[in-house]
Amino acid sequence: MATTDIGKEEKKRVEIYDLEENLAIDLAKFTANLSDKFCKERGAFTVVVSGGSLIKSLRKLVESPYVDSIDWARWHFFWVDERVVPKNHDDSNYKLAYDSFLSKVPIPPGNVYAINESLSAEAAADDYETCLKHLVKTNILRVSESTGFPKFDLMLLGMGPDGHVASLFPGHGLCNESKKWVVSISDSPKPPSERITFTFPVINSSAHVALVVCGSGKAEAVQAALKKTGNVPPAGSVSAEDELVWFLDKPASSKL
Ligand SMILES: O=C(O)[C@H](O)[C@@H](O)[C@H](O)[C@H](O)COP(=O)(O)O
Repeated sequence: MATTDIGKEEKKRVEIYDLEENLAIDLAKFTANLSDKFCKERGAFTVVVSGGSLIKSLRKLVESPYVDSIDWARWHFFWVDERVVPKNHDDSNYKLAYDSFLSKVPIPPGNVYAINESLSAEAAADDYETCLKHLVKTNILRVSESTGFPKFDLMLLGMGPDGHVASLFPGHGLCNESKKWVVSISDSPKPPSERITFTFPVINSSAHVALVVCGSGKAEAVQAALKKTGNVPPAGSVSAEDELVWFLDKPASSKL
């Protein structure tokens, strides 16, 4: 593994792995350490995941030693974006996370915050934002003192080959949303078109963010996001209040 300093901000670092297997092992250690810290400090750990290949990269967490040592009862589990499809649909990010992660760990079902997919995308986004506001009131979710947006303990994000994160796509007006916490999109260039997504102010108010990116097809977007070359894609706007870590495999880092 190589660590590269790619920014002026001390809290941002890039980890590059020869093998995706080693990336997955380190991602599990990173997540387990934060879980331990937040469960002890505040009795809860708020974790957000994206869809896509990120979920596969979390596979080591559901194996020994982590599966037995993590305090799963204190986890609160969210999605940074979700497709507005039934929960048993193959496009559902809930189904993806459930099949390979949630079904293997004892997170209380009441701590798993899936969207209400019986609503329209717009209503589902409002409903999810209301749910987050309730969790702020009950002190499960913190609020950033500097931005006033919710401050998740850990956000685990993937990135598309065009440099999108969550359902925030290059050139889309939603990338500039500055007030809402959760918004709907009905013209997602990546199918399915109807989705809900957290906004940048929410993503960037997180305590810790991991951006997990593998494969040569993403090397150019990684380069543009990190080196700020050409048209900087949405991934280049991701930040965190405490720590942002890019987890890259060799092919994804090949243009750095
Ligand atoms: O639901 C989604 O579509 C996502 O949350 C999306 O932001 C995803 O994380 C990236 O498109 C990367 O996906 P891959 O890792 O599968 O390329």
